[in-house]
Formats: sequence, structure tokens, C-alpha cells
Amino acid sequence: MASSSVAIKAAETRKEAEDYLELRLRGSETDSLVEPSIPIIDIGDTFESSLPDKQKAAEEIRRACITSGFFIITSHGISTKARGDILDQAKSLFTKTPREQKQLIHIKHSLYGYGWEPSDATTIAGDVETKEAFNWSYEDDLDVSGGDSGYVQLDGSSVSNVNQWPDEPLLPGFYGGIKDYYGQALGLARHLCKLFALSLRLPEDYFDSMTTHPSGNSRLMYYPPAEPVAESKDGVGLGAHSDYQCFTILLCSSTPGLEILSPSGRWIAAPVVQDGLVINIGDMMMRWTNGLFKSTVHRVVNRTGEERYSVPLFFGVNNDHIVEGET
Ligand SMILES: O=C(O)CCC(=O)C(=O)O
Ligand SMILES: [Fe+2]
Repeated sequence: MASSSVAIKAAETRKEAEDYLELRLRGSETDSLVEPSIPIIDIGDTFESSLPDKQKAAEEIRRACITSGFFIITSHGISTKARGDILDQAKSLFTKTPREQKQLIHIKHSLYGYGWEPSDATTIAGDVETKEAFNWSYEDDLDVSGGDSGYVQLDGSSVSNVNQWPDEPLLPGFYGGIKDYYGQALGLARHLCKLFALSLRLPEDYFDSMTTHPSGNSRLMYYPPAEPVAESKDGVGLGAHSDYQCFTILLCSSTPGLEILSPSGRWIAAPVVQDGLVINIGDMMMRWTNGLFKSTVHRVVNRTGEERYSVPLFFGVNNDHIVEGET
């Protein structure tokens, strides 16, 4: 494609994304097209507490979900060590491991796209994204609950051992680091399900039986430092998209870069909150709540001279659970 037609296509795609989000943000409980905010919600009181304390946090979550679809949680219980270790492992994989070694676990060797994903694996309207990733799927061994041996892939098949891990001598502690963080994140996701249930005026155990072998694809992400202005190709780290599952738990390193699209078409930078985790609603939850909770378009642009790392967990109910409306 000629570069002018690529540019036209890119502008069209951006316009479509903006129109789409504007349409979606006009929910029944959204009072106006106000600029969305990303509130910080302390959930520390919700772990041991009485129902009224949980309901208080659930109401804050509800307000965030019907407006921006994004919020940041603090006092979430995932240890500082687990968060630090997994970000360190991401750094080792992306910046210290020879490309030939990463090629051995390239996503092309995986039926489901698990393993190392080089930056040229995906494009947005013809432009290569700068990000590099490492993808994996839920497996019982990674689940602190031990799972229930019922996990099926998104296509319904029950093939196991689909993940591709780097050799232990090559990246010592890599699997352990993932398991520690991911296991805790799954526990947090199940706790958040209770708060989401309350926020939807449902019994707090509403999602429990549907999340025994949940959909839990996750990835390590690496966004290289921005190029000096003179060489800048206006690189987008991760193109505009919405997440497809019920909700995402996102751990980020301290380098900013996440931006969400406002109804007026402006990109709003998500704040970096020390020790916080970003939570955002995905398309599945938006559909399930008839559009009440918003799955908002977002992207990543690393404009800094620092590397950026992140770990999203896309959490959803068991892949073999039929999602349907209440009658
Ligand atoms: O890296 C980030 O901050 C966001 C990643 C993201 O949006 C995604 O992987 O879906
Ligand atoms: Fe995303």
C-alpha cells in the first residue's frame, strides 16, 4: 500500500475508534460526556470486612465502571516482592536474552499464540508497534487454588501444557517469578469478582462457581525507550484497542505510557500510582451488563527515555461457562 493510503487508513481507523468509544460512553447512567477520570480506590478494608465495608468499595467501583471503565486499586494484597520479581524477569527476558533463544519459544510454535511475541508480530494500520511481549495461558499449576482440572482453551479444547517457557538455566527463576505473581493475581481477581458482583447489586458469590478454572491469559510487555525526537517515527507502543475479557488487572513499571480515549477524542494519560494496580473493564463485561459497565479504548505510547514494562492479566469466567442474561 502506498504510504498516503496507509496514512488515510490510519486516520480512518483512529476516527472509527473515537466514534465507537463516544457512542459507548453514552450509557444510561452516564450523566453527560464529561471527561472520564481514573479514580484511586483503596480496597484494603474489603478483605476481612463486613458486607457494608465491601459495599462501600463496590459503589466506588460501580461509579468508575459506568464512566471511564478504568480505576486504580491500592492495598490490593499482591506482595511487593512478587510485583518486583515479575518485572525483573520481564527485563531479563526482553533486554538480556539473545534473540536466537527467544526464537525457540516464538509464538509461531504455538497453536494459541503463547510464548515470545516480537514487535513485528502485530501492526496497527500498517505501522509496527514497538512493544514486545511474552504470552501465557491459565494452567492449574499456576493457580494458588490448585484449579479443578476443568480448564479448556478459548476454542473449547482441553489440551494441556500449551505454554512455552524459557529454559530454567537460561532465565533462572523465570517460571517461579511468573507463578508467584500470577497466582496472587488470580486470587485478587476472584476477590474483585465479589466486589464487581456487589457493584452490580448481585450476591457477592455470584461469579464464584464460574471462575474455578477461569480464562486468565496474561502477558509480559516491554516498551523500549522513545527514540530521540530527530529519529522519531511517532512510534506507538501498543495500538488503540479495548480488552476482550471481563476485566484486566494491570501491573506497570514506574514509567508512564498508558492512555485512555475520552469521549471528546482526547487521549488521557493514566496516572502512575506507586504500588497501585490498574483495573479496566473488558468487552465481555460490557456486553454482559448491557453496556452499563464500559470497556474503554486505550493504548500505550512510551514518550520517555526509559524502558517500560507491564503485566496485564485478562480475567474472565471459565471458558466453558455459558454467559447469558438473567430473565
Ligand atoms: O502496557 C500497558 O500498560 C497496557 C497493556 C494493554 O492494554 C494490553 O495488553 O491490553
Ligand atoms: Fe489493553
